[in-house]
Amino acid sequence: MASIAEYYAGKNVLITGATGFMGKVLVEKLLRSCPEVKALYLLVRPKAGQSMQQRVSDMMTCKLFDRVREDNPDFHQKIIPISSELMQPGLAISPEDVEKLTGCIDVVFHCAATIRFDEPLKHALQLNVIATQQLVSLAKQMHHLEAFIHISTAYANCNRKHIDEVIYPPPVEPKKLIESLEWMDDGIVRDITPRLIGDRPNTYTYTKALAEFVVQQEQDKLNIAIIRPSIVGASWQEPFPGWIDNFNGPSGVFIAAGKGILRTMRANNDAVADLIPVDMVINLTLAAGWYTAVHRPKSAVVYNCTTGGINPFHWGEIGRYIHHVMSSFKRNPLEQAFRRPNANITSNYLINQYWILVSHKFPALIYDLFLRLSGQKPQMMRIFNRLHKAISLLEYFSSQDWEWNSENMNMLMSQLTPEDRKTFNFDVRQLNWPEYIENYCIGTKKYVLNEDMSDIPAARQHLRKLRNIRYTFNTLLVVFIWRVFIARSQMARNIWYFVVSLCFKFLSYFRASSTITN
Ligand SMILES: CCCCC/C=C\C/C=C\CCCCCCCC(=O)SCCNC(=O)CCNC(=O)[C@H](O)C(C)(C)COP(=O)(O)OP(=O)(O)OC[C@H]1O[C@@H](n2cnc3c(N)ncnc32)[C@H](O)[C@@H]1OP(=O)(O)O
Ligand SMILES: NC(=O)C1=CN([C@@H]2O[C@H](COP(=O)(O)OP(=O)(O)OC[C@H]3O[C@@H](n4cnc5c(N)ncnc54)[C@H](OP(=O)(O)O)[C@@H]3O)[C@@H](O)[C@H]2O)C=CC1
Repeated sequence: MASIAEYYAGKNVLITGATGFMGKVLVEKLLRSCPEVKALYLLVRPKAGQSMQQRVSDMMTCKLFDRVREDNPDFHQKIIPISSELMQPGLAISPEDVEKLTGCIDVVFHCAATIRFDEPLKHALQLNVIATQQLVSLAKQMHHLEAFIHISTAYANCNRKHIDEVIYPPPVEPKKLIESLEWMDDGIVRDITPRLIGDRPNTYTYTKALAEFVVQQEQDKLNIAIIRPSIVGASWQEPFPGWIDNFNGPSGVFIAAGKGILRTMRANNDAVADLIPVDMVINLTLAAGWYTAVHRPKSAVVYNCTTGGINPFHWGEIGRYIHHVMSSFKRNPLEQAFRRPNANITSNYLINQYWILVSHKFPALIYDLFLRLSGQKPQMMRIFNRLHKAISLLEYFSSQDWEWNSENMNMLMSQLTPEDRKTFNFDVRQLNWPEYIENYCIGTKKYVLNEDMSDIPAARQHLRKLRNIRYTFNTLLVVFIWRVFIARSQMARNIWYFVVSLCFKFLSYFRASSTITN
């Protein structure tokens, strides 16, 4: 049987969402580890005043592609951008491009989606469900298609506690929902959204569940695999440890903690923090593409791409490693930190609220007061309000526990040759969590914030300055409180005199004993 790289040799691959976090890693890995792949057709839209060609060229110059560039400086010749806006009818692909794609594509990877937790339902439905439906229709017209790989999320069925590798009945028939939302204005849809999504926390997980069903409906006509990653984090090893390019999920949390802004977060200590590195997800995705095309399973195969059942890492452990994370940020500080990094995880709502008040709101108020007094615009309270909104959306995932069955992931691994198991490694048992988290933190600094590692001494100096400010502030606060007490209470004065005389006696005793020994 062909190895994975042998299988992709000479193949034309279509990728949606290639400019996104996972899509980029998929493109890079395909080019690097399957160098004989014929061409990658990327469905890309123009955005922010940039044409799709410009966007793809920019993407290929980014650091992520350094290793591919080293191996093959002409790799860009294999990349063929196709203009497409997935929110438009027919995905806004020109008839010539449709003809080209239906004539040559062998494998489709569908990564595009809106992953925002606060996306209005109509928008999420349009992109995550209707666009998926349209892509499936296009795929059915492809003459040589061997595999259709759909990227879903392990949380598509987060209303269940135990999640098997099956496609569950959808919360509503997607066709009916699409038809009914068509005539409703945005206000009505916003009002009925909570009723519709029911026991799911957001429109993202709801529409991803519908998308799975839409894909499954075509399992008789297409060879389908559905990949369900949990919380996708920075890369473990490839192309560099710690590669990450966004603020989603844990990345924003780590950055906010590293900047000393986030000091407290609520999580269930005993629950699994189901993080999975992006390179492992992509390795599994490529392996699933190969398996689907070679074995052509009769029905869609679902891969729960998670770590919890195999190499669990708990929120409580993050709580313990947090010192590791924080000391990593103290060794490699982020620039312009607001305070020294020192975050805590608690499962207790009231304790969390207390720390939010003391460690978030109070310092923000003081800093904004300082900004106002120095003639600047206050900004810290606004930043904290945004942070609290983001954290409140993430807390659903950090305060509960799920159990995913990942037998298909194990089955797939057992099908790989020893060589492929190394090149397309998704053996999550090999993850060393403290080391991974440390590289993740450094990755946020290097690749998300684009901070220069040579500026670390200045950042450390800044942290020392913050420490001195804190010591001075705390001392002044204690003296102030004590002065208030001393002025008002005879008992406080008595305690004060008692402590001072005790200190004095100790000093005299030590001086006397050191004179005797000399
Ligand atoms: C104390 C340490 C503890 C460690 C704890 C670790 C982990 C965290 C806990 C839980 C993680 C659970 C995650 C569950 C994932 C479920 C799995 C999935 O299937 S999918 C993908 C996950 N999706 C997301 O993560 C998206 C979530 N984000 C959103 O929905 C939105 O971003 C938002 C939270 C609603 C905020 O929206 P808002 O409009 O306010 O902001 P924008 O996102 O538009 O950003 C505006 C602007 O700001 C930049 N930004 C964002 N975050 C930060 C930040 N932390 N610091 C600095 N800047 C930030 C952002 O890039 C935008 O910039 P620009 O306008 O230039 O693009
Ligand atoms: N990140 C995570 O933690 C997890 C992600 N997933 C799934 O993985 C997949 C990829 O996620 P991720 O890479 O993180 O997401 P990103 O937000 O980083 O990328 C989304 C991609 O979709 C494209 N896209 C969005 N809207 C449109 C549109 N209207 N027309 C054309 N393209 C569009 C974006 O293009 P553009 O650059 O033009 O905006 C981008 O390339 C998703 O299906 C997601 O559900 C699953 C589990 C966890």
